[in-house]
Amino acid sequence: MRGTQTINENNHLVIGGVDTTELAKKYGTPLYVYDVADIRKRSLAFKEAFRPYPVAFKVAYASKAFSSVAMVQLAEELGLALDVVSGGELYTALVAGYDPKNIHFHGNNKSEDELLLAIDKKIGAIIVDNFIELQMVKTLAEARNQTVCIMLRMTPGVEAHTHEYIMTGQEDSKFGFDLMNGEVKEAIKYALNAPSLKLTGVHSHIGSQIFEAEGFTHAVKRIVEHMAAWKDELGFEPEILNIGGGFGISYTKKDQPISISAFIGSIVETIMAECSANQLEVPEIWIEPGRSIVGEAGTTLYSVGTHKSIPNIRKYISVDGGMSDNLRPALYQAEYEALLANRASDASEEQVAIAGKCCESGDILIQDIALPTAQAGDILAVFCTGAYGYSMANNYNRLPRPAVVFVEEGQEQLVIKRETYEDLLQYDLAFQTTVK
Ligand SMILES: Cc1ncc(COP(=O)(O)O)c(C=O)c1O
Ligand SMILES: N[C@@H](CCCC[NH3+])C(=O)O
Repeated sequence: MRGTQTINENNHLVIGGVDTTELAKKYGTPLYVYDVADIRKRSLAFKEAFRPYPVAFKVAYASKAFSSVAMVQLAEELGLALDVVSGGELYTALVAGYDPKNIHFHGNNKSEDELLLAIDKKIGAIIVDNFIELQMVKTLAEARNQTVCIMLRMTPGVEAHTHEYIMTGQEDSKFGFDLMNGEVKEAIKYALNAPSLKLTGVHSHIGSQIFEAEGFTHAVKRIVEHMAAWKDELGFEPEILNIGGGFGISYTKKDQPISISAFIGSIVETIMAECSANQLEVPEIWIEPGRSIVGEAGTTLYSVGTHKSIPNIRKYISVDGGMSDNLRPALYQAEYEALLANRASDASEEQVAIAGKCCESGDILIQDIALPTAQAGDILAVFCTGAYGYSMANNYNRLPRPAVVFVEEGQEQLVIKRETYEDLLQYDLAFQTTVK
């Protein structure tokens, strides 16, 4: 059991003090349920992990993991800064009333419109990814007679040990200025010569779902070495060193990430030691966790429908969602754990595969899981779907996106409504034939 999950006297899974079978009845399935207390606990854990050290720090929630008005408002209540990666995420944050000063904007191909929105709203920092963007931000800032705070995204040439699709720190990456070949130094020179740009720091994000601190500390060592050279050669010392997100979580028992405090402890101690060895001031340290804030807090409830047994091969149990609400198994062969929420402590009786309802053989949510014999109408709870679940949900096969409910201390609140068939058609226009 994760977070506040328990099993009640009716043998039902309870999250945040709320019976999940009642949630399924009231809001329908599939349904994403977020355990708000777990989000609070993890956000606090990141901040507490910095406290033993004499360093300034900022914990930003990477809203790509799960962006919604309510989630952004919760992040603000928790004192988290906010990382956005598109005009849409920025707009969500602004509509949520989030303080623009604490927003920073990522992305390898920001459009002029997106940059203008960020500049007009005077957000905290634009994390500039490449020379074309650097020039664009300079031109836009000059045209508005504004000074814009920027940071530079670097690829430090470090390979994080994770799925290749979610590695970002290696040399062969679409993101950022290359640290090792001198591109970062060129970008710093450019920014220092542009009065409309205030270069506050540098940024590196080596990848996602990482279990060990080693990749981070390796990157930090390389970056601080370069910081010493920038100080000597350019007189530039970053005020901020942002080392990104990527802290892994436990989707299944096989995933054993080190603790939040162990991650932060290793990173901060390495930054302090390397800065001291290079006679540098320790910069303000920023991190950007997404998955590790919301991932384990999310559970998806599905209704069981049909099943198919293939003797000596496999039994498929089909549910009423799939790759439309959780793309991760199809995209990264991601693995999940689950139980029947209406028979939560019943013993397992068979090995089955959990299939989604999309018209794809690859739409398998779980390849192999032991469950009690599931019947149509049972509620399947798939755990750890809080990050990159709703945010990567789609309308494949014209399936409406599910609703999202927050639960805490016995209370529930609907924070995203379920899409309707009418919603699916809201942008459709009728065909006008040209045949007379
Ligand atoms: C720049 C940046 N920061 C933060 C994150 C958040 O990563 P995670 O959800 O793994 O913590 C990502 C996504 O990988 C990212 O690209
Ligand atoms: N969406 C991915 C991770 C990418 C993170 C964003 N850079 C996942 O579900 O694991």
